[in-house]
Amino acid sequence: MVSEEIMDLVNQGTMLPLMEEFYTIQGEGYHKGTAAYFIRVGGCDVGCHWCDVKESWNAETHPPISVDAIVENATKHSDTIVVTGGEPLTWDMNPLTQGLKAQNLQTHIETSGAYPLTGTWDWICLSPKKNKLPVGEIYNKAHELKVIIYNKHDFIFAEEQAAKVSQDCILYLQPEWSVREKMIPQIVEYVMKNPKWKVSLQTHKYLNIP
Ligand SMILES: C[S@@+](CC[C@H](N)C(=O)[O-])C[C@H]1O[C@@H](n2cnc3c(N)ncnc32)[C@H](O)[C@@H]1O
Ligand SMILES: Nc1nc2[nH]cc(C(=O)O)c2c(=O)[nH]1
Ligand code: SF4
Ligand SMILES: [Mg+2]
Repeated sequence: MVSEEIMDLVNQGTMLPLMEEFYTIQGEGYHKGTAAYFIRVGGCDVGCHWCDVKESWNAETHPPISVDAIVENATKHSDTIVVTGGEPLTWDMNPLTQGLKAQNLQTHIETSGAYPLTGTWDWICLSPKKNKLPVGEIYNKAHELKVIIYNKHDFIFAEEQAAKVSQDCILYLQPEWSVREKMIPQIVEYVMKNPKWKVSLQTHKYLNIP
């Protein structure tokens, strides 16, 4: 049980339920191939049935840690910090990104956009989910849109979401991992017919790194 005092700090974003932190290579999207330090924050109620980090969902299983400690760790490893989860926008991301920016670090976020955008971000990867659509200004702010393709209908969903982002937003289709063999040929064909889209793969899984 976490005390009420600590819950208040979590609600202010000065403590966060940290699941894990690791230095790796960004596997997905525009920055794939770039070394980055990942901060995985617990807590998500979006409920994607194919989510590859379901252990992140229950915030209560991830003890709250002060953002000062998270920032101090991050500075030791990389200039590029990717904040992911869970759904990081479950929490107020302003204290964390203020701390990271004060250390001159590049702040990237991986988000479904299901909750209001908080924090100061150099790069926003928006990966919208049908069961809890993005809210508010994030469509205009996203640098990349990364739609997960699990079945044929997801191409229609991808186009609906692409209609909502800015002109310069880079568009990616990423196969859902468990059905990649079935969906990759369809994604390849779709991207060749609709070249505004690019393919994104979870390259870290092929490299056997976190
Ligand atoms: C685990 S999520 C955490 C961040 C945030 N909740 C979100 O969904 O964007 C990180 C990224 O992995 C993607 N992802 C999750 N499970 C996946 C799977 N089984 N196959 C492919 N991509 C997946 C998500 O769409 C998202 O882009
Ligand atoms: N290497 C690596 N790249 C990633 N890009 C997005 C990830 C995520 O889970 O948010 C992820 C991840 O878990 N590992
Ligand atoms: S929104 Fe992200 S963390 Fe949450 S269930 Fe979906 S893929 Fe997993
Ligand atoms: Mg991942």
